[in-house]
Amino acid sequence: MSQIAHWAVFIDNTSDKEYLIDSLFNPDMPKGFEELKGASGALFSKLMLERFIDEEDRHDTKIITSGTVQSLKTMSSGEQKKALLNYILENNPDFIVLDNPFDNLDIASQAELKERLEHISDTTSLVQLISRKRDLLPFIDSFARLEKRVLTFYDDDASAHTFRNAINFMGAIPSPIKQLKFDGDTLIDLRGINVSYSGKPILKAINWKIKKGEFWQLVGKNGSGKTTILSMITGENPKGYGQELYLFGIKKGSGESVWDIKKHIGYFTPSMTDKFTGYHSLEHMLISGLNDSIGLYVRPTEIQLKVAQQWLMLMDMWHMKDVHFHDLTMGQKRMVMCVRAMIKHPLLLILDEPTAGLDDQSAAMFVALVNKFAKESDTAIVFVSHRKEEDLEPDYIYELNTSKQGSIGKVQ
Ligand SMILES: Nc1ncnc2c1ncn2[C@@H]1O[C@H](COP(=O)(O)OP(=O)(O)OP(=O)(O)O)[C@@H](O)[C@H]1O
Repeated sequence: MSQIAHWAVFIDNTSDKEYLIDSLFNPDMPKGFEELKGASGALFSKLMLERFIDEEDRHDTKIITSGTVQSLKTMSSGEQKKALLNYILENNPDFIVLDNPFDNLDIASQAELKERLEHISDTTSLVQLISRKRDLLPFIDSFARLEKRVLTFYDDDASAHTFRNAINFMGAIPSPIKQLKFDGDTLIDLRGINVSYSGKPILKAINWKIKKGEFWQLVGKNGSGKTTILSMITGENPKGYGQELYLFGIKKGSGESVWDIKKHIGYFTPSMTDKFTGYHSLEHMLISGLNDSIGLYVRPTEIQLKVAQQWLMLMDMWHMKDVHFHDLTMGQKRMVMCVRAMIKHPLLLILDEPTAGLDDQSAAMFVALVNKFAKESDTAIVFVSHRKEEDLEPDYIYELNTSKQGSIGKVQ
């Protein structure tokens, strides 16, 4: 109906997305986007949100949440995205670059955002940077693919999207250097846990036992309290004090240190990767997972080098062992950081929205790796995800269902 132009640019593991974003905000505009020359643009992305969160934190001001009491940092992903879109629209841009807008959103919020974008598309040009094909906005009719820094335009979405398939891991998961000791069977035990913030109930009487070697998926709508539960499990949330919360056999608040808990846990969330800027080789990044530090400050032992080699061979990355982590593609960085979290075979591995921002190919590879790890190790896994990762094979699903009294948990 409208004459407004819209684009989808398929991004994969190799794409230099930051370069494209920069050029879309440069007066020269990349080839194919000449219609946007001289137009005012805005960026809707996770990175923008992180910048606003930092700004708000540093200056103790509110920029995009000025109409609310709550700070941006403490909002759920869905709430943050809504706040950012409202802020962008107040400034009436001619075009909006949407960097994987549906990541981290639950199904209802995705549908709501899709509808809003459809409405906005009548008056504003949209450039969707897209990693997962099913996210494609239906009104878009120009398609491109970004490989490294090269943009190629195609007649249809199917040609612009690549999926190479073939996920080949060579051999079994390497054994741990030393098996972490834990005598009991139940790693995490939440008994009737309640959490509320400023009088607003978030979690209601949560009962959840995670036992050795179990593979869990944690699901729930935006704002249902998934991050809050994770902060209970990692011992970081002070609201755990005085409650029946048992972490690796120790009741929260009985003199344990955060370190006592953390040493049992491997943790991965994409923002860890995206913020990391050190110059370390791929091999050293992996080995640092054995020392619980980022980067490597002590000389690795022979056995550590051997285990890193086995993992790199499994992932077909051995030939890249000396490459700087910094120079890897985003998908490769994620894989490396995930393996880094696994390498010591923690008692519990927490993966918080690990596939957000990954293209279909990388996400499939990531899911296959996690399934393999679940099968071949004694580590318990909690995989938090909104998306249906069709190929994920959890033993159980823990679902949070919101209610006025706070979210109630259910094992599916
Ligand atoms: N420190 C805090 N102060 C006030 N409210 C908070 C705080 N932390 C979380 N909340 C609120 O608690 C609710 C649950 O947030 P949480 O981040 O745990 O949800 P979530 O399920 O992880 O959401 P998402 O999937 O969007 O990341 C949200 O409404 C959030 O705004």
